[in-house]
Amino acid sequence: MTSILEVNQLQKTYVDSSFGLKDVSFTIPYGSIVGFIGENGAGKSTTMGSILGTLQKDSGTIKIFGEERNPKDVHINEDIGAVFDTIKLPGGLTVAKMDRVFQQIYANWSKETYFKLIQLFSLPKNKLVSSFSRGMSMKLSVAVALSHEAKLLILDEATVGLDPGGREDVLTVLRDFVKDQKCSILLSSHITSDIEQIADSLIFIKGGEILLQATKEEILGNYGIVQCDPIEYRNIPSNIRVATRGNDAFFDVLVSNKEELPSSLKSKRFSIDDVTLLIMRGERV
Ligand SMILES: Nc1ncnc2c1ncn2[C@@H]1O[C@H](COP(=O)(O)OP(=O)(O)OP(=O)(O)O)[C@@H](O)[C@H]1O
Repeated sequence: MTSILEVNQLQKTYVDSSFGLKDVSFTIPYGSIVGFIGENGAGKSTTMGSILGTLQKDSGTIKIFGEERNPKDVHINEDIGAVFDTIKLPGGLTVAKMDRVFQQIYANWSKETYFKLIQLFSLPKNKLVSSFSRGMSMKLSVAVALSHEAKLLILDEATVGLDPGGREDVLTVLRDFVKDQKCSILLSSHITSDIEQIADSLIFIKGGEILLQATKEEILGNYGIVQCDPIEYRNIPSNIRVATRGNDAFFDVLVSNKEELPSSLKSKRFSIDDVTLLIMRGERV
């Protein structure tokens, strides 16, 4: 088994909304951190909710650890850690009391891991969780998700509201989590610098449709972004054009193999942010 998660032709619609996931398919190998990138309303949370079983899919298959996800199988939730922007923590409890509650919920709850993370994240043990700031609550959610020996983490905007130090602590912990190649993370974030820092591969989603899944190494090593006029544009082989943005006079073009560009065109230096903008705001060609 090479993939910890396999999503195949997932479709999900809502009553009273024209939005729908359109045959969403992707895989997450063991030991990897996958960045899930898309603009507001692209379908990231809908995809993640369908994987977690908090949303009911219309069709398609979701295999976790090689087995099709059965919403009635609550044991699988032991193996999945989730952090959502809107997650509800028990506000009337303290960090210390939460430890006792989660011991009852999770068979593999590790008190030691939990308090190690609480200390690392500098969270107070005896203050009510309802008094926590947004960033503190996010750190607490990450600590809980990492303390029940989950193998797959689904993190939706988990670094939102964290100060630079907190963000660095969380990213370090996440990197450690996948180190032994037995666990993986699906991470959505609008902070592309976080994704650029820790993700091994990237999935781009737009309007409920996956536009690209590629490793970061492949994108930064083989892909290219060129600026060209319409005549130069026509000389770029169509099979390497991924996305194009521009006006009648000039285009920015993302290509999947810069080696196949005509010799007159050279790729500029680019970041994952540049690629994201071109894919999200450009046309597929
Ligand atoms: N419960 C719901 N009922 C109807 N429409 C919904 C519901 N939840 C989400 N949607 C719609 O589905 C689309 C995708 O939403 P989703 O939350 O998956 O996007 P997202 O990529 O996570 O966005 P963001 O980055 O803003 O969190 C949006 O158009 C949203 O309005």
